[in-house]
Amino acid sequence: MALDCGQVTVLGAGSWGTALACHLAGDERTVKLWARRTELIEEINTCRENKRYLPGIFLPASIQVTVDLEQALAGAEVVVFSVPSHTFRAVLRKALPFIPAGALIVNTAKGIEENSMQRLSEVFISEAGPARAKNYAVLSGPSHAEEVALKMPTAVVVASASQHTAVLAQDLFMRENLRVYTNPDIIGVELGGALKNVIALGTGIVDGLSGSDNAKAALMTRGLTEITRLGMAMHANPLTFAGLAGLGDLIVTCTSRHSRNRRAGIAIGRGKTLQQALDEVNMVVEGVRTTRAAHKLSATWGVEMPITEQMYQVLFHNLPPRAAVNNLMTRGKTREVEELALAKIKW
Ligand SMILES: NC(=O)C1=CN([C@@H]2O[C@H](COP(=O)(O)OP(=O)(O)OC[C@H]3O[C@@H](n4cnc5c(N)ncnc54)[C@H](OP(=O)(O)O)[C@@H]3O)[C@@H](O)[C@H]2O)C=CC1
Ligand SMILES: O=C(CO)COP(=O)(O)O
Repeated sequence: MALDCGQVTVLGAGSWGTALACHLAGDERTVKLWARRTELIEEINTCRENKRYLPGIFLPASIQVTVDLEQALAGAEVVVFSVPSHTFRAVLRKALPFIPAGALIVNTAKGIEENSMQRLSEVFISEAGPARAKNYAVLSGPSHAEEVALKMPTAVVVASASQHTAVLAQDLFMRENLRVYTNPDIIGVELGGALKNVIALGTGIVDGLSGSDNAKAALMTRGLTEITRLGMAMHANPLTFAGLAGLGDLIVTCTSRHSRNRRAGIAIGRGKTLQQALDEVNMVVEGVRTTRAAHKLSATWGVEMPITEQMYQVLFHNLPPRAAVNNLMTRGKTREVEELALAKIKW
């Protein structure tokens, strides 16, 4: 059942912001979509289509588009952030003076701030203050904009420090085509959504190099292991990584033709430089910055993340992808689940 609320404002008119604005439109509510470029506003007003980011999808007239942040946020009961994670702090800072007190905030970006290594809920608290944390939720999970816009069946998860807020966000987004679960583990949900992009770049590289299904399955499985290991060190619930924000999103990002991270990886695997790969994809590839942040987090928390380490070397130190594969394959032997040793589970 959709939440009965008068106005939703979506900040960010890329693929995801546009798809979510379409998803939330109707139900006799106003949806305002904020974009930073006037040309995009003009295009949407003329054609009711966002040709660059979500071609072929009709934007209903009930979606009002604007470049004016104050106007976009006036009267908002819900504010959905759909800007790339590295721009979240700056956009939030500009938006905060205009966000009505008590508005529900739902962040849909997937990333970790590079310099501060903060998760986006931490960025939010550092800018908005701890009192507003109870109104903040993160929405994550396997959900490509192209499919949500076509109303294909999709399941996602919302996490919040407040159960009430999580349930409000669940009610807001829940539809026949979008099933929404709640999870109290905001740390795990944020880390899962961000870190899967590092692994998707890796499986894309394998696709570009050889297309080996065995290698991709190994990367996905061992990738999830190191994500979980970091998550546990950072006080996430390990079960979250077996859920939609962990395994679910990892599967979609590592296998889908829609995945920008995977597509960038394929280009690198075929011999393109990082910059050439990013230019080719021409949309946000969150995994690149997240690889740097994850590399720092693994050092900070003293957690071994061999795939992240190799991805870091490939992306930022010109390690040839084949050498990275070789480095991973020839590491010292180890047991599959190191944590079992900690739990004193013996043969
Ligand atoms: N696409 C998807 O299927 C999904 C995406 N996400 C997440 O949603 C977030 C947004 O991704 P997505 O919509 O795909 O990205 P896109 O690449 O499709 O679009 C990026 C959007 O962000 C805008 N933008 C870029 N820089 C800034 C800035 N400094 N200030 C304000 N706006 C800016 C761009 O505007 P301009 O055109 O002017 O550059 C564009 O509208 C990401 O964190 C992504 O991981 C989550 C789930 C699904
Ligand atoms: O997170 C996403 C889908 O859940 C979008 O990122 P990708 O486009 O890299 O898959």
